[in-house]
Amino acid sequence: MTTDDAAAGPSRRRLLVGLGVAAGVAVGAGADRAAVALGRDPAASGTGDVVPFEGAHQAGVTTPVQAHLHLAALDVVTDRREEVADLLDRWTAAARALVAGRAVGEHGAVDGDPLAPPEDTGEAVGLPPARLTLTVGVGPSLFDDRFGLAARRPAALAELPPFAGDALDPARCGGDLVVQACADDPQVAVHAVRTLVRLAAGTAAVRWAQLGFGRASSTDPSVPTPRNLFGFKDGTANPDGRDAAAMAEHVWVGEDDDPAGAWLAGGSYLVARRVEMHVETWDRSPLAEQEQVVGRSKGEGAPLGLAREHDVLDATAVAGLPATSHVALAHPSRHGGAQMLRRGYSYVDGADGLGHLQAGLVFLAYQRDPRRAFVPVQEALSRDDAMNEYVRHTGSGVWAVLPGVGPGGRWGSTLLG
Ligand SMILES: C=CC1=C(C)c2cc3[nH]c(cc4nc(cc5[nH]c(cc1n2)c(C)c5CCC(=O)O)C(CCC(=O)O)=C4C)c(C)c3C=C
Ligand SMILES: [Fe+2]
Repeated sequence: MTTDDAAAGPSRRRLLVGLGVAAGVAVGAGADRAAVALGRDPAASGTGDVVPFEGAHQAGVTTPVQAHLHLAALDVVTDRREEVADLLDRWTAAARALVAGRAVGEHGAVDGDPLAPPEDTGEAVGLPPARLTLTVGVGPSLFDDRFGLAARRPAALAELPPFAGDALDPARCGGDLVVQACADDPQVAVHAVRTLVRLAAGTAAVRWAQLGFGRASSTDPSVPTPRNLFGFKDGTANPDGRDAAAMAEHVWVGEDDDPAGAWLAGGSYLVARRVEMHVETWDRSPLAEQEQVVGRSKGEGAPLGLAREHDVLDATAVAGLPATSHVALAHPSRHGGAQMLRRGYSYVDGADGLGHLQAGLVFLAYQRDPRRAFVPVQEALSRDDAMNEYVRHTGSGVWAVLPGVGPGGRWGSTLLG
């Protein structure tokens, strides 16, 4: 937390209550009482499922991956910078309540004025905190000429270049702001995003959103690696989210990374890609071919030619893999040692009307600099990956993930004052 945070916190919070009430959605200390009245006593469900909100870094990056995702990208609809700052104040206050399993508002879902809309939408009443994390970022588009922020855009926060084979739908790309909600209960994640979207009314509106399930990646090698919708273990070679030195090297933005982006120290960059997986075609390919495409065995998840999942895939072992296999092309030895922390989820969005499931991966990766991690890896994959026969990138975004907040701190204070 900066000294500015501490100084500005209390007055911002006073402002918050006023703004929240004006918007019909009050947030603040009263939320505790509402929660107790509604039977959502976080203590009753144990503290083990509350992920601390405060810290040098935002939660939801190295946090062990929860079971469900609701990702929402929003566009700012005001041209007043102070309204964006106020929105981030409201979101911070609401997030403190939500991750603790409390309702938002003085009176929550059912104890308010019967003639006014309830302050809390109510669908999380009675549900535990479910390890909810809310992680917020700002996109390159926020640094255009609307808010006087152009000089503060770090060079690494640039729109992603086009990649071979991209089939991007503009309606699933970009966004001035992003909210990643992850929780072990899907309804808790959905309630959290819905609440932040309500609080944004008049300031920001949802541009696109995506649900995900099934932890298609792990940030903790001590737990069994989950499988993606191709049936392969995914996340094996992720850096260990518990390894502070590795995170400092590959995930967190450093104080000296970019003078224009000094406000981002302790933050990160999130790249999201919505990747269709053509599971019907995949399911018709022989096991050996699937393994050649990935470069790992399907059962154990070991690199081809090695025996165990966590056997070290160094540059020598990479040389023994099919040159067009996914892991050979993505391996850090081919990209100057650059790594990213993948934290993706599977999705199934119904059917395409032609007899196919609309299934895929919400690829999410956190990194210190996308120009050294995601971009070169995706350039190599988009050109040569044997997996391209089975996947199609339809959505995309990149955001600077704000630094964490301390007691009384608020999201975005280092950027927006
Ligand atoms: C540009 C980055 C990447 C995209 C996009 C991507 C999509 C994607 N990946 C899988 C499945 C697997 N990926 C695996 C490893 C892996 N993938 C990337 C990067 C991207 N993947 C990296 C950096 C790595 C690690 C490479 C290494 O160091 O060995 C694996 C193997 C298991 C593992 O290590 O996680 C699988 C399986 C799919 C299905 C997909 C798009 C739909
Ligand atoms: Fe991958």
